[in-house]
Amino acid sequence: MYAFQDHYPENLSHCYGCGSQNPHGHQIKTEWEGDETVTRFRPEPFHTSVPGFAYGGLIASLIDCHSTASAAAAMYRQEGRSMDSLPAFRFVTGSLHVDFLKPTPIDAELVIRGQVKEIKGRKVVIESQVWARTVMTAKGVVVAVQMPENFGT
Ligand SMILES: CCCCCCCC/C=C\CCCCCCCC(=O)SCCNC(=O)CCNC(=O)[C@H](O)C(C)(C)COP(=O)(O)OP(=O)(O)OC[C@H]1O[C@@H](n2cnc3c(N)ncnc32)[C@H](O)[C@@H]1OP(=O)(O)O
Repeated sequence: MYAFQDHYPENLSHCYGCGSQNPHGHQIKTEWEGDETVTRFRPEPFHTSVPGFAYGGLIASLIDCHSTASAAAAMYRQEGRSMDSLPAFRFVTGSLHVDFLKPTPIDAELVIRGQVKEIKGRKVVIESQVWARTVMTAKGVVVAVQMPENFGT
């Protein structure tokens, strides 16, 4: 699988949620399945909240990085360009909203599915759902904004 995150340049691959160069992070991988974006993640025992269940911050960070990657992919797709082409689209999180619907089991693969709800100017809105087996345990909305040139200054 060649994921959206595999197109991030090495100097921007240290993110805790999605950076392939961060050995302590989740290193999530996201791809298209039709018009949806999909990430699969297997929680580890150290992601526990209540014994048997996953920590909410883990769920939120999965939705976060799934969505910023989805935003970039959506922008490229709208322009009919490959994710390797320039200029690059890089997105950061403007807002992250998560609803925790059910406890998320720690011993199941989690599947995060995202839909592109809006693309307007530098902003992309992504809605996502987290599934554990047949249960939707959380859903989220992210407003992703194209990283400004002067980010961090
Ligand atoms: C520190 C990490 C850096 C990573 C750099 C990575 C580069 C990407 C490369 C590879 C990916 C790897 C990394 C993925 C990252 C994973 C996810 C994270 O954890 S990111 C970290 C957390 N987020 C921030 O630290 C953002 C801090 N905030 C800001 O820098 C600004 O506030 C920013 C860029 C979000 C917006 O500021 P404006 O001045 O550029 O843009 P304006 O003009 O205000 O807004 C543009 C549109 O976005 C909406 N918008 C902005 N903020 C919003 C918000 N909070 N809620 C709703 N809408 C918002 C606005 O309403 C506007 O929409 P209308 O055009 O009016 O429709």
